[in-house]
Amino acid sequence: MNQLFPIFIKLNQIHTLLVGGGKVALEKFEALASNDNALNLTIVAKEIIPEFAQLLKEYPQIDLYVRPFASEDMINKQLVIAATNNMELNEQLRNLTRQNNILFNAADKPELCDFYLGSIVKKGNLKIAISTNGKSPTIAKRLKELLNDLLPEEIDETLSLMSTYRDQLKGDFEFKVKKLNEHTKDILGHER
Ligand SMILES: C[C@@]1(CC(=O)O)c2cc3[nH]c(cc4nc(cc5[nH]c(cc(n2)[C@H]1CCC(=O)O)[C@@](C)(CC(=O)O)[C@@H]5CCC(=O)O)C(CC(=O)O)=C4CCC(=O)O)c(CCC(=O)O)c3CC(=O)O
Ligand SMILES: NC(=O)C1=CN([C@@H]2O[C@H](COP(=O)(O)OP(=O)(O)OC[C@H]3O[C@@H](n4cnc5c(N)ncnc54)[C@H](O)[C@@H]3O)[C@@H](O)[C@H]2O)C=CC1
Repeated sequence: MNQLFPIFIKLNQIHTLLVGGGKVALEKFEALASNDNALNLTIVAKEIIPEFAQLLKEYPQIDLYVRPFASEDMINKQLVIAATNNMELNEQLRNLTRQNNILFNAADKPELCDFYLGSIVKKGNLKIAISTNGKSPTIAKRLKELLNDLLPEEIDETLSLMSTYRDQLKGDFEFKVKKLNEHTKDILGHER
């Protein structure tokens, strides 16, 4: 059984710290920024690969510090993602985040993580996050590709139309739920 609880985070409201500037850090950065390019992020890395530094020029709001991590970097952060090649540093980050009540992810180190990144299907306003409970990120990636192909582009139009319909509905909560369920019965092809 998978006991992980998925939540959808507003990356422009919280402040995230990414430690590391290599290939894996770049992958994690792309995973974050592809959801919200206005994200609130600080990056600290002893060294950064040129393609990562180049990409960051497109994000003037992101702070990049090319130097070793210092414990002060944790101040005012709510989420920390580590993508370093240094296990001692990973352990230090794990301990500091715990002391400061900050959620922690270390790329490819499940035993240190409070949360995992998921594979993400995106169609306009629709977003589906996939977890395999850490069993196979590759299968998560393949499922994402499959769902991306299966879901019609028009699904976003349907969401917008439903949103307008929902705003127009007058009545109490129960009435609205009934109406919305009736209206979508055929779209989804089955009854609730
Ligand atoms: C637990 C977790 C923790 C975390 O990192 O958050 C974790 C852990 C590990 N990943 C490893 C390897 C790979 N990870 C990927 C890819 C992704 N990994 C992601 C998430 C997660 N990876 C979390 C669980 C998610 C879940 O529940 O499924 C995705 C979904 C999201 C993202 O990272 O943005 C992203 C797909 C993005 C997309 O949709 O494209 C690929 C494939 C590739 O890159 O093509 C490989 C190589 C092939 C393979 O091993 O499958 C290893 C072994 C390292 C080693 O062998 O040394 C570990 C460690 C371990 O398993 O012990
Ligand atoms: N590259 C890959 O495909 C895979 C990598 N991994 C693991 O992911 C981790 C990162 O991988 P890569 O990005 O390839 O490594 P990398 O060696 O390219 O990058 C590590 C980054 O950590 C930074 N760093 C090290 N000590 C630091 C400190 N004290 N303060 C701030 N920054 C510091 C370095 O400057 C560098 O930017 C490693 O643990 C690796 O074993 C796991 C699976 C696959």
